[in-house]
Amino acid sequence: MEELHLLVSSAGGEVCATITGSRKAPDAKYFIGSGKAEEVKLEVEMHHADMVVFNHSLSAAQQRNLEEKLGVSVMDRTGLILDIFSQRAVSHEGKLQVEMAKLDYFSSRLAGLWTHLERQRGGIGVRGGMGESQLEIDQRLIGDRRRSLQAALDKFQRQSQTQRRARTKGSRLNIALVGYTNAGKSTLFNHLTSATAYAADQLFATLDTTTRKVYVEGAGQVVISDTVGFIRELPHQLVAAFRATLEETVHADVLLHVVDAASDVRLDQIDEVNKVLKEIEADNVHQVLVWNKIDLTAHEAGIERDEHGRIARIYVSAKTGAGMTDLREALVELVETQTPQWQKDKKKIEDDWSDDPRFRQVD
Ligand SMILES: Nc1nc2c(ncn2[C@@H]2O[C@H](COP(=O)(O)OP(=O)(O)OP(=O)(O)O)[C@@H](O)[C@H]2O)c(=O)[nH]1
Ligand SMILES: [Mg+2]
Repeated sequence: MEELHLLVSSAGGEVCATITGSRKAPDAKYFIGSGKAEEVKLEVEMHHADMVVFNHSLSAAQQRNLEEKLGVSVMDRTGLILDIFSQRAVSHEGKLQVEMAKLDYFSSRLAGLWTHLERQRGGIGVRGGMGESQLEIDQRLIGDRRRSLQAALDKFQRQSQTQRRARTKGSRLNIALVGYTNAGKSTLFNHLTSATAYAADQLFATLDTTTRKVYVEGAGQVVISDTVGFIRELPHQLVAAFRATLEETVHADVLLHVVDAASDVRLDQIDEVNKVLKEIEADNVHQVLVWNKIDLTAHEAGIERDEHGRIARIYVSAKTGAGMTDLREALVELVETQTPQWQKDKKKIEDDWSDDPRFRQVD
């Protein structure tokens, strides 16, 4: 039985009603049953709403049928997430990735849209004699744009691969902060690196990966990356488009999986993050859970270990700074236990050489 959530929103963008329900299986025509559709229609009319947002993915046909039935525009969860991503994209690469994802999303809806229009017009003479139908023209234009976007993205990917290769060839442990959106990754990143990555109480505040070298007392330098947050049912178009950005995660030596300890659904969020990690083939990277926002819970700061004595969880508050000493201690231990042997060997050689006054290492 699936929970349904719909928001009916007005012109000001405020939510005037939230409708929930549950169904065994989605209805082919409206996603919701026709009785439920009537109920939504009443709410829309009562509140003079302009839009209905579904917290689910809708097929192109369902979206269209609903718009016809309700007389207002209908947005689904994927469309909404794509919209937020478009607003947040800052870097050139981020913008290209979002455009690519949107193109894939809308082109899948285009075919249905045109057959629908043709059906409305009776479909007579639309294709005959015109050479190329509007649908074919649109599909060709989308294909062209897709190819040029892909070429630009491939170029970015080659560049970041080169940069990453330079980094991973180094003797430093690569740590990536991953986690559900709004868990506090950027706040934690700023704490650890004294950087000023954008942190805000909004979904997908971060879209671009930021990487910094950090000196940790007792461990030396490590490389830390702040990454895009994950969300339940992350549209597959976005996972595909953001593959390059997400690769930072795949190539890390250690993942600090940041969890919003104050969230009621934290365990589900952990599962969702692990699902995406599996999808991008990063589920084999050593992972440590960082329970953040303990200032809002009854948790004490500190390190929790598993039955083998390995670090399982670290309780912190990136806001108050509680547990940050524990986190730094954990980093020292992770550097000792997780640094691949070849990196250790390389570092030893570098250190031996740097002792020699003739070979002062410049960084
Ligand atoms: N109370 C409390 N709030 C926190 C803590 N850490 C972060 N926050 C708040 O949580 C919100 C989200 O923080 P971000 O650091 O932007 O979260 P993020 O994981 O980077 O989010 P995305 O980039 O969207 O994936 C902000 O309003 C932070 O101020 C904490 O330890 N305690
Ligand atoms: Mg962030």
